[in-house]
Amino acid sequence: SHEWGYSDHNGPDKWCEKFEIANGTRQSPIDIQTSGASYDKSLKPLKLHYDPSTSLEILNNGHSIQVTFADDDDSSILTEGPISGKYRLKQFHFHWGASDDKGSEHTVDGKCYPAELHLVHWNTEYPSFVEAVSKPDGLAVVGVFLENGAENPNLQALLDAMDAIKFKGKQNSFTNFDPTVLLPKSLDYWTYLGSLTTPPLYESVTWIVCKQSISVSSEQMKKFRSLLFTAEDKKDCCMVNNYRPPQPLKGREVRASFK
Ligand SMILES: COc1ccc(CNS(=O)(=O)c2ccc(S(N)(=O)=O)s2)cc1
Ligand SMILES: [Zn+2]
Repeated sequence: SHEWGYSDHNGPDKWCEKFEIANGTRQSPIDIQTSGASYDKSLKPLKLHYDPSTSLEILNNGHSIQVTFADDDDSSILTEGPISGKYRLKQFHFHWGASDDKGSEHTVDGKCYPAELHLVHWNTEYPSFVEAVSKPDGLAVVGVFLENGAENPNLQALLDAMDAIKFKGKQNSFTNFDPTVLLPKSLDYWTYLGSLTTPPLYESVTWIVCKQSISVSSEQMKKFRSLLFTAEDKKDCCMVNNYRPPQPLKGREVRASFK
């Protein structure tokens, strides 16, 4: 079938042809206009408890590089913050650009970052991820911006694993990884109701975007850009610009957990 992607013929401007919700009322990402975000003193601090023994595999799924987690118990969970109940970590992945001046999905007052990390959690009120993924309160995704700067040693394990999963469909064991090392020092955040930023674009995500970024060096970004969208038996196509641009806010409120 005519698979979605990020090229001219199958990219974000074409997704509405197969996924009507692309023009919905709570689509993601958005440009976070800091002046329009209201401080909400009732927002709690984020509570993230991750158990490294739940990390399983690293995968090139043809859209991004993704690390998947065992989610059959509450070992790695997100609680508090803007959500009620417990959300289990399912996977994390990244979006990035062909150059350091673009690549993030969310933007802040129009500023793009070279990359953005998404930690995807599902609401344990539902029996499974697949049940939760399409419910209005089904997912909570924590977004972390990667900013140009010093080499980030906490990314090294991921970068080293990339050589072996260059092609779409490749995966390898990736155990004992603690995603806590990818979080910024401050967990101040903006939150709003949105969607998956890739098809099927379900409007099921409570977005939690960290104000503080983590660093990534230009050298490290080159490693992300050495991945391929394409499988081993196909013509190489560099995995870059795998980001959806900001979508209309359509009257939504963006709240800040900080003053
Ligand atoms: C029906 O089964 C399904 C349905 C949908 C998926 C998509 N995968 S997913 O839900 O983890 C995400 C897609 C995009 C994400 S982003 N960039 O907003 O964090 S998260 C998997 C299985
Ligand atoms: Zn994402």
